Amino acid sequence: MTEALSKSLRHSAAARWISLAIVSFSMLCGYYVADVASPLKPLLEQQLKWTSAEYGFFTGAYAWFNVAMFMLIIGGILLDKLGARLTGILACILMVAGCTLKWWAVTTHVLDGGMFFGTKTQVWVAALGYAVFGVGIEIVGVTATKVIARWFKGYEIALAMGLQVGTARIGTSLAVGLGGPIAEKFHQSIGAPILVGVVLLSFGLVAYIIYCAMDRRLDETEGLMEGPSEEDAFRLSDIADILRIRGFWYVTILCALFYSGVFPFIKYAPDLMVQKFGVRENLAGSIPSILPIAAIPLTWFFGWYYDKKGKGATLMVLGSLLLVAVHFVFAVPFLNSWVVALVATIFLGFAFALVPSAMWPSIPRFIPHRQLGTAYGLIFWTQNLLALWVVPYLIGWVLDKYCIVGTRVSQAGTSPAYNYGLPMAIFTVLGVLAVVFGLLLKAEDKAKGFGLELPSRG
Ligand SMILES: N[C@@H](Cc1c[nH]cn1)C(=O)NCC(=O)O
Repeated sequence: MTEALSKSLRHSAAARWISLAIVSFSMLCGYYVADVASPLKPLLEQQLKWTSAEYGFFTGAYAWFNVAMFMLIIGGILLDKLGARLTGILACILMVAGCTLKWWAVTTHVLDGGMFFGTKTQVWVAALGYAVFGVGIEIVGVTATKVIARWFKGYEIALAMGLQVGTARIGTSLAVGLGGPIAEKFHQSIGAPILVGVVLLSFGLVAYIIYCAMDRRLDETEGLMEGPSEEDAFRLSDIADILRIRGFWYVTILCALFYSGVFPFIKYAPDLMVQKFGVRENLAGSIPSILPIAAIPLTWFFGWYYDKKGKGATLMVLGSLLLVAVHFVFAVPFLNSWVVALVATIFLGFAFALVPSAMWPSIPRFIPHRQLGTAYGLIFWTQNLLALWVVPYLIGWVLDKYCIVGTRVSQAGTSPAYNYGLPMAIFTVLGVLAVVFGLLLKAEDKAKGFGLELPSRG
């Protein structure tokens, strides 16, 4: 090994930050597609006659394969076994393929009039595309998190994870804020914003392939040319080891509950703005798009704060408390001015920064690196089950069953008028439960000494 090779590439600050930037860009493209349908809900109802339950069904499809076929857990194990290069590229390809299928489903007329098990065939095919995309983006998410944990071990790990999540949120904000205007620009075309997603994901794939060259170089400089060592190899008993850690359960349940109050909310927020706050349909996404925008610098800031000062468990409890307060405000019927919506959304941005910036860098504090892919896979699996499948579907079903209060007539056609009080009350209860599990995690950290309240070393 030459002198140059004996020094790990991760000790080069430039290499660390460049690898972070590339991986974060791939995530940004994925996050755009994950949420691009939310500002299109009224158009889907008006042009394609989707019901809210069908929209909820489609949205929940994101998690079908991840949860029911355990793709996330399998993906996490594959990551620990095959490494970040192969796993990441395969996952990026799945994202492109899934988004292309979704685009085809909402633009073709071949599926018109078809029904399957009481749901439009078009909804099924779009959902299938979204489900394939969901496998891809979740595995890319697990891969990116483990990649960052490796590059930044002993360095600014929480800041780096905060930067990655924050940058990815630019994608969410572009989707929610620009999805409607892009559709409008192309004569209310539902397909146009989704096609933009296909193009973005293709760039994301190219970016990840470029990252792979850096990852290979990192392996070389760490003497890992022949793959992971015996000691690093994943064993199935690792799953049992991880599940034996009570703190792991607390963080996993907190994650599922907290994100259940955020991700499904983003899917319905543009519609909430129209229905409760009287925002014009073509501007429906403008206030919700502030949520990820507010979260971006705040996630970076709280990541930096966690590295410097610690207090990770406290940050998670505070974020969950804010979630409760905001959803409570959204649930109160007479608080229906758009100014209230704007202020509450900014506070939700704080919550959406506090919890993720502390949660993701906390996992390597009590899980060894060789088990990280599996651990993140298990956490994301639980999060997908509740936050990306059950709760979005539940909210759509509740809206159709209990919340229709009339008919809305707009330029683009008619659609039901909804009272969002009950869905917002459900989100509030999820937030309360998140606070409980945040407090349990804080107590467990104190008892077991995970070090969640301490600053990063290095
Ligand atoms: N499940 C992942 C990725 C994701 C984003 N939107 C839908 N799925 C996740 O939660 N990543 C962490 C985050 O805070 O975004």
